[in-house]
Amino acid sequence: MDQSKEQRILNTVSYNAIKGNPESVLDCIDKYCSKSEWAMNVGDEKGLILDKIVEETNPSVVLELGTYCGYSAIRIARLLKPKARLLTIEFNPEFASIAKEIIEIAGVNDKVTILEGHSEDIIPQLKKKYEVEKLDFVFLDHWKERYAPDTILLEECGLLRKGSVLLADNIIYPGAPEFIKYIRNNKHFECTTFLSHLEYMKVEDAMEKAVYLGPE
Ligand SMILES: Oc1cc(-c2ccc(F)cc2)cc2cccnc12
Ligand SMILES: [Mg+2]
Repeated sequence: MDQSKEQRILNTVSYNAIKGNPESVLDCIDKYCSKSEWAMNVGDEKGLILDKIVEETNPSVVLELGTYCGYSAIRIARLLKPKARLLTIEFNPEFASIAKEIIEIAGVNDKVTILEGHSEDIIPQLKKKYEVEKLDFVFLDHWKERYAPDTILLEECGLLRKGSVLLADNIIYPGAPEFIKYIRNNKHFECTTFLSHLEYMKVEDAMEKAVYLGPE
């Protein structure tokens, strides 16, 4: 049976990247996806915005929604302080398995836990089953119609604290209109938009940063 695009991305990383070197894995994926096959990694341009916000936040506990091949998990994990950890949720089992291998090649697997399943099922388990108290940083990069309901679910599960940072990819392309409507007119969030481009393309895209101000 033909290999999937994601398997071909793993092959190129496994063959070309320097083991244990996260930057080398990121560069390898960016080169392949800009030259050979487009794929929905956050990419190098929006990746720099992600880097800056992670560094400013310096989070201890990070949740990512949408692992895909692990590109943004590696991007985030490489910046985390020693005891910090990243939990990343992926519902596609093939993506989860490929991401696991790519994250191991990057050498950040000790900081990253991949949780296979649907975000709406796993988020309510984070406190008891995964010993999460509060989330310092959440990267939303899964299906766009889940951004708003999952944000509400995070609030309802008491996983956000004053200052928790949400960062959402693709709010222009493919777009997340319900999320933007929910988050921008919401007195519990302070929002900032970071204009950029769709990964590996000249198409406009943006990321939305929303800082949680507390339940009052
Ligand atoms: O960054 C992303 C990009 C796209 C995307 C798909 C088809 C296009 F023609 C353009 C963009 C989908 C995503 C789905 C989930 C998380 N991120 C995505
Ligand atoms: Mg995306």
